[in-house]
Amino acid sequence: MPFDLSLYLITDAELCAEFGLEKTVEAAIQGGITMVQLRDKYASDEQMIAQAKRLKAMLSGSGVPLIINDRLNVALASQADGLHVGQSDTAVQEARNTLGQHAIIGLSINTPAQLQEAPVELLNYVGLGPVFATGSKQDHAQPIGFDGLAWLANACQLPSVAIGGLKAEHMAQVKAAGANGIAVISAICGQPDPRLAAQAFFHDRL
Ligand SMILES: Cc1ncc(COP(=O)(O)OP(=O)(O)O)c(N)n1
Ligand SMILES: Cc1nc(C(=O)O)sc1CCOP(=O)(O)O
Ligand SMILES: [Mg+2]
Repeated sequence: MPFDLSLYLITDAELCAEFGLEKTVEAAIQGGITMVQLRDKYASDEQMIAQAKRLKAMLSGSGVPLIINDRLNVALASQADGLHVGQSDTAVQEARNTLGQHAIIGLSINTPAQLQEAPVELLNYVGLGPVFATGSKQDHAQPIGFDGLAWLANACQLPSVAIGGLKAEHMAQVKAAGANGIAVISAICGQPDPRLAAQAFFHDRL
């Protein structure tokens, strides 16, 4: 499936609880998000597979791919479009072997050494960050700032998405640093109007 990293929504069930996770994603699609990642550190595999299947049905025909965070078995069982893994998660080789050549596979990168060691031939994109410290990921690595982002994005042969503490006002700086887009949780999840929150990232287009 073709993909566009411009505005990549990562879900957080707790933050979305008031508005509802599916309603948040639906509204964010109307607001222009281009990718969705289902991320849930607390759900059982069964719960996550059921949630992924509901999202996959909802996204059908939208052109927005569904990526699963961490769990290869969930990605496989739900027929999601891809998987995002971090440095300590399932190996990229195993993910590619299991999901096949058409799956969208992303890897988190925080340092030049991680980029150098990344199996680029097996990957579709990289997530670069955190740009800033964030409360959305308790065990996040050292923030890299826009200078670190620019270094990694320019050294990288793959499409890249910046992540970590980013808001709509950072879109221009992220693009100027050379990344293809922004990945966010709290700038959309838990916002009173997720559609408007997503639209705000594209105010330059208006
Ligand atoms: C697009 C994107 N980039 C980075 C991450 C972080 O992945 P990881 O380091 O595995 O951390 P967790 O999300 O699993 O806590 C991501 N999920 N998505
Ligand atoms: C899931 C995640 N990964 C990160 C990384 O640096 O790899 S930062 C992060 C949380 C992003 O949430 P928010 O947009 O609310 O800051
Ligand atoms: Mg992970």
